[in-house]
Amino acid sequence: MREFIFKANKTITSSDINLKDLPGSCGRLDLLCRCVSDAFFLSHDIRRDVIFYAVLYGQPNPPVCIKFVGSELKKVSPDERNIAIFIKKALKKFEELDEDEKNNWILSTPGIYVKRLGFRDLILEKINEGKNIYYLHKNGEDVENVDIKNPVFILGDHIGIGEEDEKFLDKIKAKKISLSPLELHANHCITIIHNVLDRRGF
Ligand SMILES: C[S@@+](CC[C@H](N)C(=O)[O-])C[C@H]1O[C@@H](n2cnc3c(N)ncnc32)[C@H](O)[C@@H]1O
Repeated sequence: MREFIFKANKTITSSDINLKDLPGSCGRLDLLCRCVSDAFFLSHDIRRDVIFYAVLYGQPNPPVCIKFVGSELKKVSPDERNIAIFIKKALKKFEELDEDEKNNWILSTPGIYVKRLGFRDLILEKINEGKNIYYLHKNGEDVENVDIKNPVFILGDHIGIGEEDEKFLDKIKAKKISLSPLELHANHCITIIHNVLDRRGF
């Protein structure tokens, strides 16, 4: 299983999504949609062994965590607009829940769940499940030299993950790994990680 946690610092947390303006009024929702696309979609197939979490910290109601489960996804297609429609549905579902219900994973559409869950709490849950945490960062150790087992990969958006969450990842001894000497887009990092693991027969 390959798991990803993406911190979306500014992405909107209401269903008031303007599908014609994903980057602006939706707080870089375009970037999140590209990450989902690159996490799951092959040419004419889908990666069933992937779970992708997006933790949204934009206004008006943060944090909201959306979970995408590859083995359950149906009717989602790789284009940004289509993925944004599914995210809009998940946020709409979330708005309709009472506060107690929000603390459980609630199914929105096949393979897409939503819950009130912050970035650090999600990572702690993953550690409790026995996962290893790998923080993707330009200044980490070259991925070619890193043994990867039972992974959860952490990624930031255009802003990164922020100083406090970097300190948290240091504290829990997340392994920092680099994919390139250059600063890459988060969705490109996902593609590279898939390629590294595919070539290792992971
Ligand atoms: C556009 S970058 C973020 C840039 C942001 N200004 C910062 O300082 O973190 C988006 C995310 O991609 C990942 N990333 C970017 N370049 C990388 C690299 N060379 N190796 C590994 N991960 C990288 C990091 O997780 C980063 O938070």
